[in-house]
Amino acid sequence: MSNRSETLFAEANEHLVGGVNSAVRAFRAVGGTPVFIQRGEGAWVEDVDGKRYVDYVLSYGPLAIGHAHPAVVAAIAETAASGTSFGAPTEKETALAQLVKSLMPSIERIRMVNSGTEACMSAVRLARGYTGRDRVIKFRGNYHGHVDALLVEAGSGVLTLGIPGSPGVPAAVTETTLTAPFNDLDGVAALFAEYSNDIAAVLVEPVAGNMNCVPARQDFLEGLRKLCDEHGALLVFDEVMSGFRASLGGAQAHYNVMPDLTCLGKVIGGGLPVGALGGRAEIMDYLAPTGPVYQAGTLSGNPLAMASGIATLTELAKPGVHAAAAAWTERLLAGLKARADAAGVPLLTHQAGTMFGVFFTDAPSIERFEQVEQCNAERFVKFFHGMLAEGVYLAPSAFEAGFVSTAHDEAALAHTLDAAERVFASLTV
Ligand SMILES: Cc1ncc(COP(=O)(O)O)c(C=O)c1O
Ligand SMILES: NCC(=O)CCC(=O)O
Repeated sequence: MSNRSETLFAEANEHLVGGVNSAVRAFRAVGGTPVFIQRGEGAWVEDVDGKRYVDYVLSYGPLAIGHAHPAVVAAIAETAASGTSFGAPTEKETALAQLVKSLMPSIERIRMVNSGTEACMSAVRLARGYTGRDRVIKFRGNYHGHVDALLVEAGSGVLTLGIPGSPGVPAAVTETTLTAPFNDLDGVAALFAEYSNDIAAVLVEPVAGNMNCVPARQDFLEGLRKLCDEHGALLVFDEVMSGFRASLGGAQAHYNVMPDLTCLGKVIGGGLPVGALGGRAEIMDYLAPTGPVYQAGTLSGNPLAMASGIATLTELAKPGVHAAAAAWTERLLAGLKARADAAGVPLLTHQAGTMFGVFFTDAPSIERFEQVEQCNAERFVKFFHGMLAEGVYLAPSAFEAGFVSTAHDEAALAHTLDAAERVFASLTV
């Protein structure tokens, strides 16, 4: 453990709530002190004591082409030299929108925002405004940012920290939020049967990445599409995490199931604060100024963020680039599995392109949130700290997905698998 991190964390705690600016960064579920990072390059980060780690957090997903990619750094620097924000349209907003549309088949029109949370918040408002209905369905263990109405049985830090809902969210605000089990179509059908004419939208993470990593079943997403069509509700894919990761065209391209609206974030900004809401023109045009549903933002479409997103997606969309990172992810998981087997540690792995999950379980498959909760939490904590000591940086929670970038190479793979071999062998719980 880094001594400087401990000193800096003690100081941070006097000024920042819990020493962090996002609840998931605290090591509450695993114990110990968060590592303070001073720089990143490619697949690696370096802490304030100069210790290096292969990074599988990648800022919780955005860095699809690795830390400080030269194209991203140059694009940001070049753009900043001409001013950082104007509150007026710039060409880069259209350029990023065109790039996203070329990759994501269901998107005809886009609104840029500043975070995934904003994208999901606006998606709910738009769906309600467009349909004239109030209720939304979300899934247990899915996380859509810290949107009041969606902080119900949520994943990510809400799950890690054991917060059942959140104080400060009035019951009236969540009264119209219905929840169903993930990957269980019958549960959704039952809600439609009960509330048929009042369901505005079904929001789903098509690859759930906030309860570890659990891809939706193909028939589940197809069934949601059908139910939404039958009942006049909008299908909203929250691809904040799966976008440009589950496949280059996101989960929608991978499953070939088209949502009405898509929430984006993370990779679309390449490490700068961006989110976006996109979808069918007829629905999107219901947003102000063309439509009556209000939405705005001082820094939305910010030039630096657009430049970073354009550089990232341009690199990622080059032929074979995403596929190579996905193939690397497959080798990582096969390598981890082989080493766990050799050490007699029951391990299950999931992959969706460049997203992955590892589960300490002897269950043959995991599709539901309840099954994720039953995994060996104690073993995860030992694994996490063992890997951290070995120079492999994973998210400090068994409920977070892992991420790979195009910069993860042979050296990073060898370092990770050698570390895992030693850590698996040392697991006594
Ligand atoms: C699927 C999903 N939706 C929404 C969000 C919220 O995004 P942000 O943290 O950028 O507000 C996240 C991550 O935080 C996410 O993983
Ligand atoms: N699964 C967690 C996230 O995706 C976001 C991280 C954060 O809220 O800081």
